[in-house]
Amino acid sequence: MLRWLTAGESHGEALVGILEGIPAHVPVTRDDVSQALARRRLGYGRGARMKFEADEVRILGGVRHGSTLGSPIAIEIGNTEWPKWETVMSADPVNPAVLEGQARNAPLSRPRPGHADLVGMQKYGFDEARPILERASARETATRVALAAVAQRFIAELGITVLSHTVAIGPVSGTGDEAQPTIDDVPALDADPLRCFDAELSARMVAEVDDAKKSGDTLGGVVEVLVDGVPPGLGSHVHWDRRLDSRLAAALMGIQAIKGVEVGDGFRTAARRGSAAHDEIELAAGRIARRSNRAGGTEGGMSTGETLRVRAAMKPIATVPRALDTVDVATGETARAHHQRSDVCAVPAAGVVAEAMVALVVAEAVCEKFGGDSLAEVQRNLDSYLAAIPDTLRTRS
Ligand SMILES: Cc1cc2nc3c(=O)[nH]c(=O)nc-3n(C[C@H](O)[C@H](O)[C@H](O)COP(=O)(O)O)c2cc1C
Ligand SMILES: C=C(O[C@@H]1CC(C(=O)O)=C[C@@H](OP(=O)(O)O)[C@H]1O)C(=O)O
Repeated sequence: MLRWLTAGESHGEALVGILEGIPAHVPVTRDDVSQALARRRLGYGRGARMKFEADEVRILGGVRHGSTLGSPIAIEIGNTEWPKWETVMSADPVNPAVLEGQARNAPLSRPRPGHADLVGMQKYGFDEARPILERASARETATRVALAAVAQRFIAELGITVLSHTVAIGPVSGTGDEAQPTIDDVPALDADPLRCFDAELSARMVAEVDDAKKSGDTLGGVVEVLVDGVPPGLGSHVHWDRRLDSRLAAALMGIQAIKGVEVGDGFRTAARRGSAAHDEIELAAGRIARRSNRAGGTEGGMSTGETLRVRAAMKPIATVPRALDTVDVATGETARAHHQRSDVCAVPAAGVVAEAMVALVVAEAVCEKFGGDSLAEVQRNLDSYLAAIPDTLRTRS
């Protein structure tokens, strides 16, 4: 079983995460985690904070000499800005007179439409949004990416790799008729500012971000996550909460601002006839093979062994510079929503977070099916399961 938990506020001293259930002997270093976090900070359209935020990583438990111990893994990510926020975000009581003069402590009484501000105040009994936005902020996703860096190292040892790419920014997207990309086509963020396959499309997306920024607006978009090397049979058809597709959907919907999820061709499949929607099974060089992968690597809630392919749709950033109408809950008067520095578009970063969530779900499903206390034991269980599939049922992949 794999379990994990995060804690920490956006402008607090640090974020912390614990991941329990990773077997012993998985090679992992602080650099692996730092590199994963660096990828999350990149992407065209991100705000000022990502330019200086350093994500100072400390692995506090579960790893020794670059290898997991099988014990819970604890990771801390220090916030570079903490000295500026120390008084306002202090865990210890602070003299109200000291807080009075702090600009950062000014009450945020003009909730932003589309963020957690208003309903969070109602639910948790606060009269301003700071105590809500501190945890609602997607800063928290740094912790998920850090924990998932370990999960990714674990499944990579078993030959499973995870990558994402940008499919749409606002209204700018491909036609949908493009050839299905493979994981080898995914460009690095330093090769393409939006991690988009198509250079011409990417340039149009960049122009769209520039245009939104110029007019004081924000954007969302769509990312796709591809997972190669998944063995057939992760997840199960026997119960709704064991289905791999339902678990992937829940994990992706658990990312801030994600409002839609597609497995394989998803919504596009709904528009097709059955004869053009499914992946026909054929014999290729004496092996069973699927002719296509419209299903995105799951059938009956189980991985098929084909590339796992899921998409997530992100709504535009809620902190719109040309601020939206709201009500000032301190005065009861109509107002403009509070605005602070913010991303214009965080779609490529959401792609890295989506990779993280997918990696955690796949790692969890691997632990369930092939569970062992050491990497070697998991590998043995996987190998013997694959070897036991009779030739007549064996697929190409
Ligand atoms: C990587 C990432 C970065 C984000 N950056 C911002 C941001 O700078 N400003 C903002 O208002 N929302 C940002 N969001 C979205 C908010 O966190 C999100 O809209 C908010 O938590 C409310 O949750 P909901 O959109 O799921 O309702 C970001 C989301 C992600 C995934
Ligand atoms: C800090 C991160 O993203 C933040 C997510 C976010 C939000 O409302 O979700 C708002 C912004 O926070 P701030 O006002 O402190 O700049 C983003 O920068 C991060 O991704 O590490």
